[in-house]
Amino acid sequence: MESSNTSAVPSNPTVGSSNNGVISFDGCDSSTHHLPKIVQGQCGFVLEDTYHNPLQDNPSYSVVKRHFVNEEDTVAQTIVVHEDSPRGIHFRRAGPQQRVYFEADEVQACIVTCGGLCPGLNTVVRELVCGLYHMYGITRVLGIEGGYRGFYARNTVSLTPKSVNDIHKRGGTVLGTSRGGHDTTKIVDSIEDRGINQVYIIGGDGTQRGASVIYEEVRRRGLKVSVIGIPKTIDNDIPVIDKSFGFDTAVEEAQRAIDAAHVEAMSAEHGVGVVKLMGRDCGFIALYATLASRDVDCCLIPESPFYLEGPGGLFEYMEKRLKENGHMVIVIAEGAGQNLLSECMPNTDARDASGNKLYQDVGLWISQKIKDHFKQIDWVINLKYIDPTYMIRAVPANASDNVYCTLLAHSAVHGAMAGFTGFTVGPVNSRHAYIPFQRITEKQNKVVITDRMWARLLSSTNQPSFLDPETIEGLKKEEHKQT
Ligand SMILES: Nc1ncnc2c1ncn2[C@@H]1O[C@H](COP(=O)(O)OP(=O)(O)O)[C@@H](O)[C@H]1O
Ligand SMILES: O=P(O)(O)OC[C@H]1O[C@](O)(COP(=O)(O)O)[C@@H](O)[C@@H]1O
Ligand SMILES: [Mg+2]
Repeated sequence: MESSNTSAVPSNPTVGSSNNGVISFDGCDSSTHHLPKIVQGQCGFVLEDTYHNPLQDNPSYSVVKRHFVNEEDTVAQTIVVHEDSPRGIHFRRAGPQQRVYFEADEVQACIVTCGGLCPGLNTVVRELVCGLYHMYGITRVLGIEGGYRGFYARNTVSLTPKSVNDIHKRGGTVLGTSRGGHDTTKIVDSIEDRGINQVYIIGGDGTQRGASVIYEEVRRRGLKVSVIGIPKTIDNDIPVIDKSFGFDTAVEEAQRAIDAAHVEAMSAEHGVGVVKLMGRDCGFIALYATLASRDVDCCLIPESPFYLEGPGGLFEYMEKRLKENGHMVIVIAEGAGQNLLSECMPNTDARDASGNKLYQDVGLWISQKIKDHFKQIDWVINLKYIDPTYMIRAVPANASDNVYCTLLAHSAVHGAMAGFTGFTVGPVNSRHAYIPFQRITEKQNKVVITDRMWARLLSSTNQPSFLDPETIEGLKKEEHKQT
């Protein structure tokens, strides 16, 4: 790739723009691909890929059939399309690029972890350090401690392949994490003062919004710094990517709690097991853990409203189920039924340091409601409430998440080395891609209850949908409009 511009700065790799001269996005056609390859992103940034990629001389990679991804390869966001529909949004394919922007000895990288814990954080840190070192010979990597505020309020730690060797076996993050404390000016001052030119930011939706603001400030100051987001979300609320690391581990751990609830419920007369799982605004963990377990009789998630009393309500279903089976298990996501809770509890509008709304404990609330109801109708029930949420978050990643973390970290390193910036890396339809921040931050991923997956769940638990036909029609129309 050539550049006509000598004052090179990293480019945004994947923005939906017709002026990048290489690939088309957002349905633009690709008729300009034969133009001179001056890579001009939407933001007017120019990539100058100055050096040859050392990966081609790396003995470990000598067997690889194709050393580099084709610069014109894209990953489609929507893969099932009607023949007449537009081409849709495409992202730049992640992977090693033929030419790189940085030479090894000029790189000063840093890594920060922000937001809530998630299994796999340490693996991503490890693989970033080892990937930078082993693939590109980069030895200067700093760990920023304690989340975003660590950029200006804490000392840094030096990370080497040796120091991170075993960390993937531990839960949590060796760097520490925090909520709040995002002071953009101080963060970018710190990046500038320390001579950092690659910033790897691991975190959830809030973190990616923070990363996007840092990227804007870096651009405004004209710094030659790559800002890369690595998506972390235990509850899978980040859009576009297939799923986040840690999600599989969380589902696996959630099943252990469901197993315990099932054993308790089965062993008692009219035993009821209630398990609360994470999922502030989306119920993916609850959905997948329920589907995987098959011991769950009812799964309640934020996306699907429910009610307790009257025909078609939860209590009616519970009575029927307890009569039939003698026991039952209910899984509830933390954000489910918050409308019902706010009816009977004062709405405090409490928020955490990052501005996320703090919800009341729906597990405790629903357990009490169930007990009250059965007392009223003179049924003896034995209810056990299990809240495994922090236990699920604190475990190390399982095998498949560990491998996934490695791919994510390596894709991030390849993108940064190529001089790309302002993107989050992640799998889109099973292919790793570079996704501009704004695509990740513009909306939240939710369980679509008009999709077949939710129907599968309803059919496996046999629970009521709690929806009347009119609401279902309305939801379908809404969904149709959005696609
Ligand atoms: N809109 C935003 N702009 C800048 N920083 C943000 C924004 N939202 C969140 N952050 C910062 O991102 C970090 C993590 O956010 P948080 O919501 O707690 O976790 P997560 O990234 O896991 O969703 C916090 O330090 C927070 O201050
Ligand atoms: O008590 P904390 O650490 O604020 O975390 C609680 C929250 O963290 C989460 O596990 C995940 O949130 P994030 O991934 O957005 O950080 C939520 O499900 C939960 O409400
Ligand atoms: Mg979040």
